[in-house]
Formats: sequence, C-alpha cells, structure tokens
Amino acid sequence: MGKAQKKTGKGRLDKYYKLAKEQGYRARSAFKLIQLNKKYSFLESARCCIDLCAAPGGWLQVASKYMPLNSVIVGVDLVPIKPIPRVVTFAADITTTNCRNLIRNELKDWKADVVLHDGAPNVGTAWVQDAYSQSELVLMSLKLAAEFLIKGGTFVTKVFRSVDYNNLIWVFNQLFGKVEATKPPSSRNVSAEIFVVCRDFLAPKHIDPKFFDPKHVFKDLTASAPAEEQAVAKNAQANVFQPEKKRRHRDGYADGDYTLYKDSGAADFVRCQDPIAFLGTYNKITFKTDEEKEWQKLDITTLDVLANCEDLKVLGKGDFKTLLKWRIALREEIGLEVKTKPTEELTETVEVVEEVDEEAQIQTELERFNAEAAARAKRERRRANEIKARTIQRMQLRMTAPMDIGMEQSDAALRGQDDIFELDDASNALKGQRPEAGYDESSDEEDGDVEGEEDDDEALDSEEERERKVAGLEEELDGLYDAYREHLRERDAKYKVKEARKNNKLREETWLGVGKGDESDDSAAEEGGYERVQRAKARIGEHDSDSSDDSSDEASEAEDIRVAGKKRRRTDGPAEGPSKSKKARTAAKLEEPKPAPSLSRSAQLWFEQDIFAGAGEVMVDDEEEDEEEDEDEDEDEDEDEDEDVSEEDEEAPSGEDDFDDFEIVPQDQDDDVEMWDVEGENEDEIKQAKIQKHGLITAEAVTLAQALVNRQKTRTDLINDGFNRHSLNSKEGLPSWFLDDEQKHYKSNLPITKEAVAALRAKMRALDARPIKKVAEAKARKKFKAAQQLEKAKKKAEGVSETSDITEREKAKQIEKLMEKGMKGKKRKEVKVVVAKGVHKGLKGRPKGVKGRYVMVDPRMKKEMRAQKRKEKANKKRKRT
Ligand SMILES: C[S@@+](CC[C@H](N)C(=O)[O-])C[C@H]1O[C@@H](n2cnc3c(N)ncnc32)[C@H](O)[C@@H]1O
Repeated sequence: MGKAQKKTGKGRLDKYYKLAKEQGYRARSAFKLIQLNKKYSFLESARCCIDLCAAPGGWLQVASKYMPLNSVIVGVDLVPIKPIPRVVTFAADITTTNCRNLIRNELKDWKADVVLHDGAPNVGTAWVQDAYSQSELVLMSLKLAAEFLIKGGTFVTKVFRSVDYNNLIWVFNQLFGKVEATKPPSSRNVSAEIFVVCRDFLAPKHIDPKFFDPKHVFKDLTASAPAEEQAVAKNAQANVFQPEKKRRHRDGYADGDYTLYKDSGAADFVRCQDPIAFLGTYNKITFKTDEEKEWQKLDITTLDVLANCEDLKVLGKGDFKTLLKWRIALREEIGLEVKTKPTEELTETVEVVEEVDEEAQIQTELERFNAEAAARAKRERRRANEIKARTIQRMQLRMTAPMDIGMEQSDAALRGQDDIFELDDASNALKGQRPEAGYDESSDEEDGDVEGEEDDDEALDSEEERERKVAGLEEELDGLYDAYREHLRERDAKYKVKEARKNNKLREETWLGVGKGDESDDSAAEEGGYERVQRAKARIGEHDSDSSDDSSDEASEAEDIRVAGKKRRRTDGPAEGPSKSKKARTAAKLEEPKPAPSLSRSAQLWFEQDIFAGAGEVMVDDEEEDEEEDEDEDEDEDEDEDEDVSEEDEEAPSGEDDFDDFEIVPQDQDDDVEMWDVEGENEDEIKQAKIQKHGLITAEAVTLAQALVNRQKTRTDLINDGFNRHSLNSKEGLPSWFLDDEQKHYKSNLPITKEAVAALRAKMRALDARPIKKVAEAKARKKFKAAQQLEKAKKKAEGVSETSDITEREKAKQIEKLMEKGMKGKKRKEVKVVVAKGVHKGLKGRPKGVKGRYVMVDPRMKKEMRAQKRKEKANKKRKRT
C-alpha cells in the first residue's frame, strides 16, 4: 500500500481523491480521519498520538494539522514514510516486538492519548499465505494500544465486516468504556471497511493475554460459524435457483477465503451431499484426477455437460438441470447411488432355494417385509411431497418467502445423506429410495393407489426413481423460479414495464398468419398460419367468382380486402396497365366511390408485423405523390415500384391477384380497435402521411422495398416467407423459464441486406448534414452583417471619392483600405492561452512577455479533458462496432 498506486477508475474520479490532491494530503483516506475526528474530537486535545500502519502518511498529516503544536506524533508502517514536519516515523512490522521497542524508545515514559490504526494486510500474490489477516492485524494493533494508551485514551481502528467482527467488538468492550462503529462518508460504500472508535480506555492493571490471541478470540467466540456455513449454503442455492440475481457479500468473505474464483474437481461434485450448494459456490468443475478423466470419457458425459462444467456462473436453469442429471447418472454408474432392484428380482433370488421349507418361509417373510417397507417408504414420500407442494403453493400465494423453500432445499440436501448409505439388504435398499429433492409429480397418482399393491414393484424401478428425482428437482426449480419472478414483479416497477414491452414485442415479432376477421385472437392462435392463409385465399377465390354476392360474412370480408387494395393500387386493376398517366389514374380514382380504409382483422394481423413498418412509402398514394412530386427524390423509386406491382398484378392469377389486394396500413402496437371502425379512417390517413413524410425507417422495410424494386421478390414470395418454423411454434406445456430463455435467444431472422442498411445510413447522414435551425439563423445573421458592413464601406468610399482636398492616388488608397475592411469584417481580439507550468506555475498577475488578452490554464485540467475526450471517442467507436 505504501507504493504509489495508479489512480484509475473509481479512484481517479472520486471526490475525496480530488480534494486530497487540492489540499495536499497524501491519501484520500485522510478525509476518513478528518470526518472521524469531526464526530468524536479526539485529536484537538491529544498531546501524543501513535499511528500504526501509517504509510503514505495521510492520517499523520491530519494528526499533525489538528493536534496542538508541541504534541508528539509517531507513525509506523512496513514501508518507509516520507518525512512530515513534527512527525517521527519508523519502518517496522507492527506485529513484532521490534516495533514495540522502537515506539517505547521514542515515547520514553509518555503515554499516548490516541492510537490510530488504518492497517490492511498488503494485497498481493502472497495474500492467502499472509500470516495475519485483517482481524489479526487489528488485534495486534489493539495489543500495542493497550500497552501505550493512557487511561481514558482513544483507539481508532479499521475493521472489515466479517465473521470476526463481533468477536473483535466483544474484546474492545472489555478494554474500553465506549465502543462505537461508524462509517465516515469518505469511506466508499463498496468497501467492507468500518471504523471502530473505542474511547475511555479502562487501563486495567492486568489484561488477560487471551484477549490478544487471535486463536483464542476467534475460536472461542465463533459461535456463529455454523450459521455462517448455513448462510453460505443458502447463498449458493440461491445462485442456482436465481442465477440472474447477484448477491453481495454482506457478511464479508468466508474466513480465509478471499478469492472470488473457485474451482473444484468433478469428484467433489459427484460425491458431495449438497450438489445445489456446490453449483452455486464454484465457478468451474475440473477433471484433473485419473478418475475424473475416466468420467470425461463416459457416454453420459456429453459435450453439453463438459461445456457446462467450464463456467458455472453463466449457466441457466436448464444447464444446472443437465449437470444434476449427469451427477445422478454418474453416481449410479460408479455405485454411489444404489440402483434399486425391483422387488421381483429380489424375490427370484429367494425362489431359487424354494425346496427348503424353512427358507420358503423366510422368503415369504422377506416378501412381506419388503412390501411393508415399500409401503412405508411410499407413505413417507407422499407426506413429504404433500408438504412440499403445500409450501410451494403457499409461496405462490405469497404466504411464504422463497428463502423458506431454499431452507427446505437444504433440508432435502441433508436428506441426501441417505445416498451414501451402502444398502446391502433388501429392506435397506427400499428405504434408500427417497428422492433427493422432495416434490414428486407422481404423488397424485399414488394417492389413489392402495398401499402395498403390486404396482409398488413398478414404482421401485431404478429408472423411474431417477426420473422422479429429476422431476422433483425440476418441479422445485420451476416453483422457485415462478416465485422469484412474482417477487420481482411486485418489487420492481421497471420489471413490469420490461414485461409489458416484451409482450408487445412478442406480438410484433410473431408471424400470426391470416385468419378470419371475426375470430377471436385466441382461436386464431390455436390454428396454424398456413391453414388460415389457405382458407383466406379460398374465400377470396370464391368471392372472385361471384363478386356481387355480399350476403355471406366471409365474402363481404374478402370484398373489403379487395376494395381496400384498390385504394392502394394506382393502376386500379391490371386491365388499366402500367402505362396509364398519373392524372388519368387520379381521375379514375376520384370517380370511384371512396372505399372504407379499414382492413380485415387478418390483414391487420399480417401487417402489424415489424417488417411492414414504414412500408407505406413503397405503396405511395397517387395524390400524396403528386403533392410532393418536386421535392422527394425517392419518388422515382416509388413509381418504379408501383409499376412493378401493376405488372405483377397483370401476371398473377385472379385468385392470387385478389389476395394481393391488401392495403398496407401501419398499425399501432396496441391497436385493438375493431376493423370496421369508420372513425379509424382519418387515423390511417394520418399514419400514412407520417410514413410518407419520414420514409422507410427500418432496415427490414428498406430490404423488402429493395427486393421488390429489384424484382428479386414478389409480394407472394414475401407472404410465403412469412411461414417459417417460428410461425407454427406451439408453446403449450413448456415451462415458463424455458419460454423466457426462448424469448431472449430464439428469434426469427428478418432479412436485412447490407445495401438496405447502407441506404438508411446514407439517409441519416444526409439528415445529420442539414444544419439545425439555430445554426442556419446564425449563418444568415452573419451574412446579413457582412452585407451591411460592405454597404457601409461602399458609402464611405463614395464620400472619399467625392472629397476634393486629396489627390486621386490617396483617394484610391483610402477606398481600397475601406473596402478591404468592409469585406473582412471586424477582427476578433486574440486571447493568448498561457499554461500554468514552468515559470508560470503559481504565478499571480500577468505572466512575463505576454501582451494583450490572455488566459491561464491548468495543465492538469487540459490533460484530463483531453483524456476524457479520448475516452469518449473510444467508447463511441466501441459502441459502433
Ligand atoms: C490503508 S494504508 C494506510 C493509509 C494511511 N492511514 C494514510 O492515511 O496514509 C494501510 C497500510 O498498512 C500497512 N501495513 C499492513 N500490514 C502492516 C504491518 N504488519 N505492519 C505495519 N504496517 C502494515 C501497509 O503497508 C499500508 O501502508
């Protein structure tokens, strides 16, 4: 610590770091002592102070500033401390007698009023091997304090939140009248450090040496060790059940365990009694020993399993399940888990020796015993399952916290000890069939069973047993996951918004296909998209053959689709051909009775998809196009496209032609308005106008438009493309966590071409290049002023030319000057920038050799600002790539 550390990240930007720099303190920690002293005022009245672990000397500086002038201040640290006025320093280890002697020599028979300790074991490669942990260092500093403090003196020390904390406080209380723990504002919240101010030293004549013996203090008072272990196990379980949630080490690190990264051998995982806690604790499962390497080659050790073992911290629930299943299979493979044989098999062994009457009797006895034991085991299992189910239900009803279940899980884990029993006889084998994690789906079926019936034999099958174990685990994980989500939903408003957004997005992303307009969403969802399209096509085809028939609902729906489509098609049908002039087309359109702009529900569903967002521009309306004819360069494109469309229409068979007659209407995400809503007419127009104004704004829409324009695709192709594996996915019966995962990672790939992205980018760049209103105004002002100045100069020049008392040559010179001035405008006064370094450092008043206006700049600030700009630039680049 004594070494100057590179102040980067949090340190650099920290307010106290800057303050320390400004005020000349060697370390930001100086403010901790200032704030502690502000609260307890122990420095002002002190005449002698010892600072243990004092390098680089921040606290010593504070002590020297706040203590009376002629006071004695002694600082000790492993590393030498640069001299500080009025302060004596030593380089020594505070845990050694040498250090004690050095202080004694310095103080003679003086006693210290204050002993300070801000030590932290030097963090380095030897951290774990360091003989003295932080708590031990505190105890050692307390020992020195007890030796040098005056009665009523103050001892200030830094401790870390850890299991030793309470023990230390207990010892402090034995030696001091008042003990208070506090965290000064300058101590970072992320740091686990707390400062304990022990006042009113009791100075007992005899102090029990055990108070300073780490082994004794931390052993005798460590009553909380089992509790801590439990907490660690609980945390570990929570890591598995809720991998998304990050936990803080509120209790500090486990004693002697200061690393975040932990790995462990596969053998430990397979043999441990609490696999869930194991998965939550370690980062990696390794295969180092010969035995483990053998396991790696087994068939059950799939690539998935191996990949999961690599980094446990990134796994989801599904991955954890895979590992748990693998563990069970491996345990069976190596004989740790007893593969329980069906009772029939066991009985057969006895049947071999049937001749002997006595043995037959034994066999019947054994059979009876087996059946009884099985029934008992089953009853127990059922009871446990009922309790578990009830708890999960309670949890879902928010009557109990997920933590409770976690605790039960640990109970279950304890029960897992059954696994290690070697069951040699039949009865033991039957007892050992208790599932590892309680809740069992099959329990409901079993409820109906008559105990001791023959089905029991089947239930004892080892495969089934394993299945049940896995099912139990899965059930439990699912229950916990649901509860966790529920809990999140309750607590986090943002989560609700996220969920809502997710649902909306889901609606957008799903390719819903075409269904009956009057069908409810639910029924539509049950049906495959393809069938719906086929039916819609068929309906439209029917309608074509009899276009005047408006009696049936279906036909009227098809008619509406057709009429709506006509509104869009500038050619008004294939018969008119692409060559028809715009005006003629417009006239024809005006003659036609204006159709209702609304779409059938099916069309709405279809065009709600993201891919059609902004596509309205492609299907530009005649009138609108005419209006903007002269200003929009996209227009040509539009025209081309429309011509394509009409050509295509000509080629298409009549049924398909009519089906193509959809109007592309951009829909609001939440637009659940009925399709026949006439009021929506205006709204649609507004939306169309918006699209017209802003153009295609998504890369998907541009891609589609380009594909249509380049004749790479027809609209029928696009519709057919819409039916992919995603459109017919059934989500029935899938667990919620799986669906959540799917939503995140399993997404349909909408086509986006490089060209489309480039086109959009170019459009955006063109937009960016346009000056904003203010800039344009400023430029105009500048121009106006320049013109005014020129005008003025001209007038002056005229005046000069009219004067008769100077020669022509002088006149010409003066006019030239005036015009030059008028052209250039007013010159800005230059401001010289003077960097406050070298001879200019700390200068007051005008620097030497600098004339005119000047500004002094701090070199540090300049550097920092440059660094900041550099960082921002790098960040932007990173984001772009
Ligand atoms: C956080 S720094 C102290 C900062 C100091 N209070 C200041 O304001 O400048 C902790 C110091 O404890 C010192 N240290 C750690 N173990 C020590 C030991 N056994 N004896 C003496 N100093 C020790 C380290 O060398 C380090 O300089």
